[in-house]
Amino acid sequence: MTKVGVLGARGRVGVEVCKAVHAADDLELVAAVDKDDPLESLAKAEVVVDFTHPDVVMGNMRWCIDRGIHTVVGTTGFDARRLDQVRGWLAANPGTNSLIAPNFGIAAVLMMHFARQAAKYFESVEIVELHHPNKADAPSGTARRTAELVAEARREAGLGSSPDATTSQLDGARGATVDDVHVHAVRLAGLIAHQEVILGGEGEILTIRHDTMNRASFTPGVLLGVRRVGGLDGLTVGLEHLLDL
Ligand SMILES: NC(=O)C1=CN([C@@H]2O[C@H](COP(=O)(O)OP(=O)(O)OC[C@H]3O[C@@H](n4cnc5c(N)ncnc54)[C@H](OP(=O)(O)O)[C@@H]3O)[C@@H](O)[C@H]2O)C=CC1
Ligand SMILES: O=C(O)C1=N[C@H](C(=O)O)C[C@H](O)C1
Repeated sequence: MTKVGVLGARGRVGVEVCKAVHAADDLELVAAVDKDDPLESLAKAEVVVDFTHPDVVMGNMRWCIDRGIHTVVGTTGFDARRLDQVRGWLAANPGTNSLIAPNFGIAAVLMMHFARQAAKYFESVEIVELHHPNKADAPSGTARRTAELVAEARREAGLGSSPDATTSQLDGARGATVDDVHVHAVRLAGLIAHQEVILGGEGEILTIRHDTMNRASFTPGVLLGVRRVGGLDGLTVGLEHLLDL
């Protein structure tokens, strides 16, 4: 039995992760920790799952890694600087591994994969992500990662920026740019998590859309990460590395 701790255990995703760990025959939920609870109860865990908040996730990871506890992290807000910091902590604690994934939904991972595959065939691409209004960060971690993947594919194919003749605009009208890809964030009551990658070429549009219908959808990916993180090597970013894509 792998001993698992959950951080953010009373949150929207954390509740579902606790249920899934509890229901798994090969996993034991040894600690369910939320805001203001002492981290010490996580000390008996072999793997800690974090679905908290971008402002606190780095401190949580540091605490776990310094104690040799593997981490599976869904919390967003990671940029290159933060990832380098995590790599440094892992290097100082050999044998300890972390999996950080902007989206643990299998269909979301496929959506990102298909967007990367399609990117080289289209001169234009933009991303629209749509989320519930309680989300702290914009654009979403998934949209940021998708933009990076699409930009990588465009660079490899020798494509430049998407055509855009805009010379005057209201602030924000064209969204944020991530790696030269425009990303638009909608926050709306009734939504959970959704994304469209819109690719345009001569006389054709391809739209790749993903919809999250409930938060239990993240748990098969999280459990896969929990089961596999011990066999990874240092830091792994993205669930796609654990899938046979
Ligand atoms: N990678 C993925 O597949 C997914 C990632 N996410 C990301 O996961 C994160 C959490 O999302 P969600 O569950 O919707 O958010 P919630 O706000 O519902 O849950 C976060 C929980 O963490 C608690 N918390 C805050 N600070 C701490 C702390 N220092 N230690 C322990 N717990 C703490 C919060 O308490 P309080 O409310 O009192 O502040 C809350 O209960 C976000 O960054 C989100 O973007 C979400 C869905 C899927
Ligand atoms: O906050 C959320 O809800 C979600 N966050 C992740 C993100 O920022 O990409 C994953 C999913 O979109 C849900």
